[in-house]
Amino acid sequence: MFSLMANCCSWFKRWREPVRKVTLVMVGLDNAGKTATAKGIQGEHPEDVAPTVGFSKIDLRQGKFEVTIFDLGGGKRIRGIWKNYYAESYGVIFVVDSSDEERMEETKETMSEVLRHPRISGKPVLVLANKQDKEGALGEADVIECLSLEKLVNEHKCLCQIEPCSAVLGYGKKIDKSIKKGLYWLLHIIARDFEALNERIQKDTTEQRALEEQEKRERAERVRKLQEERKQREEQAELDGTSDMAELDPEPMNPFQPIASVIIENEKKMEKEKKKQKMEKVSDGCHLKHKMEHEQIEPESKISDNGQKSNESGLVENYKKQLENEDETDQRSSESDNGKKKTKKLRMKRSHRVEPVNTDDSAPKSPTPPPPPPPNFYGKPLPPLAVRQRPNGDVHDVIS
Ligand SMILES: Nc1nc2c(ncn2[C@@H]2O[C@H](COP(=O)(O)OP(=O)(O)OP(=O)(O)O)[C@@H](O)[C@H]2O)c(=O)[nH]1
Ligand SMILES: [Mg+2]
Repeated sequence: MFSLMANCCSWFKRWREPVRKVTLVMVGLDNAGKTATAKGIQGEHPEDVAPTVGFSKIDLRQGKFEVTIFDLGGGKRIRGIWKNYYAESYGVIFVVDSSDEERMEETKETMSEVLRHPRISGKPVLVLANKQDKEGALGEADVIECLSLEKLVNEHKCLCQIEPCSAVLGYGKKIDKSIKKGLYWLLHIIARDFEALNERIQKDTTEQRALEEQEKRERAERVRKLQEERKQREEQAELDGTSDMAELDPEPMNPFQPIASVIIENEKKMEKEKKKQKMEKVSDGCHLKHKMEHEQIEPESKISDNGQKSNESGLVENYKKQLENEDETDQRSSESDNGKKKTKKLRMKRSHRVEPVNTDDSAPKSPTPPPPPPPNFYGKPLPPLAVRQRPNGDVHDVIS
């Protein structure tokens, strides 16, 4: 009867207790299983978790506690942000990968750094020796030994509990009982020392906020100063710029003189090159002349070989080439004599080719090539000549 009364009293006392907001920080090396554990506590499946960049936050209701857990990224580069969450934390959850013996020293150093921080020392610490489901995972005693846990917590006056667990075994109501037990223990300790802890946290957070504000102001001041300095430099540069111009005024052409001399030099060079090119042209012309003479012989022999076989298109092509050669020779006005010789020779070539229509000798003089003779005339006598001679003969007759 007495115990029933006592139970009722304690229940009534708890019921009357105000809702307490508690913040916890969850730390540990990367890949230890922090996010998996947090997810399991929250009632989510702990598999398929990605490394945390920064932090993730979970909120849960546990009895009279409204708990916020900051799951912080454990990567080496992210660990620097941990301290920003210490002031508002009532306790610490430190997750250890018990299967990773190689990183136990790193884990020990990291834990030591956390516990000796002035905003953590003296606060309760729950150590979760995670991944117990893995083969070869260190047991509770081994983890305590590897981390020198007793020494560490005694040094920093932290109440501590270690729970060997596995975050992937279950979640929500089926979460590993060790995790649940550990969380209850932590909240119980916090509840027991709540007033003292709360006072410290209020003080630490106020201080931290003041410090943050001061840092913010200092940053703003630094930025303002930098902007002012830059503005002054710009103004000074403007002033310097005008004074420089004033100094340059007496000899304004100075900076351009070298360019002008370069231009003059360039012009001289160009003139020299032009002269050189002219000389080369003369020598080229001589070469060309010789070349043409050689070329002249070659087509002749070709034509003589293929004379009977050449078709209409072949004749037109050759004629075009000849005209091109003529154009080239015309362009070289300095070699008028040579040009004459060439045209003469070219005409000879044409006369060879168009032998059947020899009467049309004036045609090559025209700028456009004459229509090629119809293929029917090849190898045939030229009866139209006889017909043309008749009128002439008639005229002679009349005169005579
Ligand atoms: N076998 C086994 N694997 C686990 C356990 N807990 C977590 N893991 C796996 O370990 C890997 C890392 O888990 P996380 O929860 O992301 O680790 P973390 O500590 O949050 O890592 P960071 O976010 O990088 O700091 C994941 O592949 C998890 O599935 C466990 O108890 N047992
Ligand atoms: Mg994580």
